[in-house]
Amino acid sequence: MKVAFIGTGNMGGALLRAACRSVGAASVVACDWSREKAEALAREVGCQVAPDALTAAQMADYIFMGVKPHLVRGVIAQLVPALEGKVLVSMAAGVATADLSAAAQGRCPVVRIMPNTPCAIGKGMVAVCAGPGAEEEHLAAAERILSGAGLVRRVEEGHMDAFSAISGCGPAFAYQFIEALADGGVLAGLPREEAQTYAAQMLLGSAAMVLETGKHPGALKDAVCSPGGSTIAGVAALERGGFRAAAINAVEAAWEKNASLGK
Ligand SMILES: NC(=O)C1=CN([C@@H]2O[C@H](COP(=O)(O)OP(=O)(O)OC[C@H]3O[C@@H](n4cnc5c(N)ncnc54)[C@H](OP(=O)(O)O)[C@@H]3O)[C@@H](O)[C@H]2O)C=CC1
Ligand SMILES: O=C(O)[C@@H]1CCC=N1
Repeated sequence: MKVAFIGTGNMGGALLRAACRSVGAASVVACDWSREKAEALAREVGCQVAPDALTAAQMADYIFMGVKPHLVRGVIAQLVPALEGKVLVSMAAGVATADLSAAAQGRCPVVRIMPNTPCAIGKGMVAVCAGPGAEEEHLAAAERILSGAGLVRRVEEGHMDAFSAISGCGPAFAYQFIEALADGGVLAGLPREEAQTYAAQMLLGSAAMVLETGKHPGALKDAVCSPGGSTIAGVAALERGGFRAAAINAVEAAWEKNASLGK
């Protein structure tokens, strides 16, 4: 099975790295508008490079679209002569499978996914949803290609924009939190790099506790807060700063924006 990535920027490049781990670099083709970008990636991972999108599509069985949402339909339209017998996989935020399929003139099954940048190191989260023509075998093959990316879940299309807000956009929110915690550490006299490591490892461990214990985050939070102690002082400060409202608002804003990106 050959897999092509058309658009190997931040997200397409991250998923291409993951696919090289899952199916082997010899089965992977990179294609980008800026050829140097695809060639640099190919030198790093050992995959092939296609000179243009149509050639990439002709070379592959599974065609992953990594271009921006406002471009994806136009690029798919250029691939129509090569789509018979292939499967199209789009990572474009907010673009519905019906629109992707229409751009492909119904020539092939369509799968929509939503990855995140931690997929580059195998610690990502990916949603997969079936579009027109996609059968179980196509979804299973897409999941096999994505298995080197991290946790893969099937999500119904009506939930894709909300999923994207938490998981696709969320890494940026998490990095903001890590950066802010490190700023606090620097304020308290820690070297920047040390403070950043402490913050990132703390977040990694806390996330693993949620996933591995299955406990409610509120209960895990309570277990850190000693009565009259330092943690509850910090928790109260976060509440005074509107921390939880800010997080909810961030997801809501990203959800609404995702829905509009595909229009
Ligand atoms: N970034 C993220 O965290 C996530 C992004 N996504 C989705 O991934 C997609 C890509 O986003 P992102 O990686 O951030 O964007 P980038 O701009 O980093 O990457 C897009 C790449 O596609 C290239 N490109 C544009 N047109 C073509 C074409 N016709 N043929 C080949 N290559 C082309 C661009 O080249 P050039 O720069 O020269 O124009 C660029 O290198 C979007 O649809 C986005 O919604 C989904 C989840 C998370
Ligand atoms: O910011 C964006 O539009 C994309 C969608 C999900 C993550 N990044």
